[in-house]
Amino acid sequence: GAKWAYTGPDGEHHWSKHYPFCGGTFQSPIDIQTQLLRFDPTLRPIELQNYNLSANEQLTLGNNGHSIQLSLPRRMYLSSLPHRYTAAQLHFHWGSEHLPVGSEHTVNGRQFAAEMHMVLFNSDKYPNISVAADKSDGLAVLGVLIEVGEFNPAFAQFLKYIDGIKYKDQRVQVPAFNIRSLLPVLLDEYYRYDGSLTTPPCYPSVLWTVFKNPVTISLKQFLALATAIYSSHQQESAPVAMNSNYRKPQYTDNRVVLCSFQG
Ligand SMILES: NS(=O)(=O)c1cc(-c2ccccc2)cc(-c2ccccc2)c1
Ligand SMILES: [Zn+2]
Repeated sequence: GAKWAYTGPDGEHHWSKHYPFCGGTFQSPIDIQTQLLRFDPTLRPIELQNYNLSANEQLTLGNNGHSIQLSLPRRMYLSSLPHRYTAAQLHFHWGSEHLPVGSEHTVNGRQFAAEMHMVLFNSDKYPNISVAADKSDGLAVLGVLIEVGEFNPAFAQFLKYIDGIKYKDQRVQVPAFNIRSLLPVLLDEYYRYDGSLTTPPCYPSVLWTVFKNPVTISLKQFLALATAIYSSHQQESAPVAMNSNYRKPQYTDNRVVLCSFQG
């Protein structure tokens, strides 16, 4: 598709020229206003199956020019939603070295340092993620807010290979690990709403789950994301650092954000 960016002439205010859904409804991310949340007692704890991967399995860690992403095996899936959602990939959005705020979802206007998205597709109804991507019940994304604080040994499991994917379209194989360790401790406290991909083509096809509790990574780990990755190809003369790869909050309109917890 047409090229897009987070700033400049191809920035988010221009996405809808080539990607009409980006100018449509049910867009993500949003600002989660805790005073307007509606508690929904039917929202069960998130249950991931087969996430404890063994080290002799390998995952592909890649730079797609807009984010870094880790492939996930198809035997990993969510079992606590109305349909089975099978894992596809996880990727990140972050700020910059000089502005360490880069989450997509905000809470009461607060932007976090970064955000991780685990992308899954409805494998009960669709054969693969490409077919599912533009269907209203096609995708589920788990969002994890990230703060700078304690060193995160789970993030270290893939960040230690980040120098192999400095440039666009570079990929490395990394030993698999327990993907559960990337998620917050409590999987029963989350926000839930209907939204979209936060990047073009912005399909309004995502059942969003954003965990209430952030995880932490150290400043050094944050800087690895914010300073070591480029959105340009290695052979390009002017390297373009990849940072602030987040979309700003969109209109909530008359969507209600549900929450799985009270108080
Ligand atoms: N931010 S997101 O979770 O809404 C998201 C989902 C998917 C996605 C991927 C496959 C199928 C379906 C959806 C891809 C991206 C993406 C991020 C950076 C660059 C390009 C694409 C982002
Ligand atoms: Zn994302």
